[in-house]
Amino acid sequence: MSSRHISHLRKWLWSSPPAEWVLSQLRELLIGALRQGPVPKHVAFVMDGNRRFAKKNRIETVEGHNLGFEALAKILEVCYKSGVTHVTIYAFSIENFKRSKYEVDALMDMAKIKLRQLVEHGDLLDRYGARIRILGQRELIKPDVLEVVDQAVKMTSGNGNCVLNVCFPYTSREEITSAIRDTVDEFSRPIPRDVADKERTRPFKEERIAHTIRSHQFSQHTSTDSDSTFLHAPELHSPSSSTTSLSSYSQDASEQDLSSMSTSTTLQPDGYSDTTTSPSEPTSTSSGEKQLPHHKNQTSPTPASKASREHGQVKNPSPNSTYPSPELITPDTLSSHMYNAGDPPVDLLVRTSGVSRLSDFLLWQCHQDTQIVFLDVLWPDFDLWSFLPVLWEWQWRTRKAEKSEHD
Ligand SMILES: CC(C)=CCC/C(C)=C/CC/C(C)=C/COP(=O)(O)OP(=O)(O)O
Repeated sequence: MSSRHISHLRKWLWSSPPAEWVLSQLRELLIGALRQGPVPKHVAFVMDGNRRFAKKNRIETVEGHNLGFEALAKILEVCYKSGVTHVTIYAFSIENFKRSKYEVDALMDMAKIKLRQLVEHGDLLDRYGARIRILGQRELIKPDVLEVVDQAVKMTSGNGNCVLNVCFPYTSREEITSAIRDTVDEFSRPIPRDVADKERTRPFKEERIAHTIRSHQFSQHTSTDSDSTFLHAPELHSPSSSTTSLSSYSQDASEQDLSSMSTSTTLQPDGYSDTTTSPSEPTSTSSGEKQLPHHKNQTSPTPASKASREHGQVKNPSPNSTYPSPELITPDTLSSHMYNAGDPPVDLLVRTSGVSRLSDFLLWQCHQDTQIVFLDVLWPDFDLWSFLPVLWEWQWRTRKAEKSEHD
């Protein structure tokens, strides 16, 4: 008997009703056992290898993507059943627009059909109380697809426990750029006089305390770590030195320090600091490349940032306006402007198909504890049996880390 016959026979045996029953019991048992241990709250997937799967199995590329969606539905079930609350999937990268029009159109049509499927007969999302969120650049989505996307988001918005983040069309660099843009916008908005006065007279301010601690820790670190090379880099300043320089820009250094705000003496009416290059002049990057300062025609502004711009222009502030100090910008500030603001940190990121790259996916969200796993399986073949070892390893590593923290 040839190996092809053996493989067919094995497939037939596994899909027979008794084998299916045994398998489903085993599946429940294993998932139940998994739930007993620590479970990642947030799992992300780069669903790679649909086209290679199609080629390998001599089927249409689109059919490869369809089978990829089937695999996704099964994996979502495993995730939510095991106790994962947030799943983020890379459904369409901005880079994917470079594919043939035929494939891009097919992927967009598939998104439409599958999103409808997920929410309409989608007891999957209802069963686990999962809501869909779309992370990415809406303005790149065609109106007919956008309509379905918005409908899917709306129809599931009442679900509470779990989240399915569909990155579509997405790249991390765009996300980070838009978060920085929104942060700059937020910090370029004058604080109303009465709020500023109230802030100034408040005896204890969390941001100020946090900032003082940060400055203190950093200056301690730099003074003890005298061998560290960055100490000798003249262009780098510790937060304490940058506080000094910021204070020196303001009208009243002690007031700056006390209020954690900067005054408009440093800001031109167009919102630019007078210590920086004029906004009309292009700035130079370290590579010497000229860059125009950001103004208009940029994508994904938040409602707040939209409100503060009129026809792409920054509103003129009044001459004595007060601004929040840029010193108050922390990693949390940027996180609060990311597309997935408020989500728990990504605990586990899985990429299939044997490719070991992040491909501009969740670069900000991957932190020191994110476990990144590259698997040698094509996405349509990815199932519980390939995912379980990953989850077990995650549990093992997490327990080990928790134990060493306690010791
Ligand atoms: C709800 C919703 C919209 C679901 C999306 C479903 C889904 C599976 C999308 C994946 C699309 C994609 C570009 C996969 C990467 O494989 P590839 O085409 O890059 O394959 P290759 O690596 O073999 O070339």
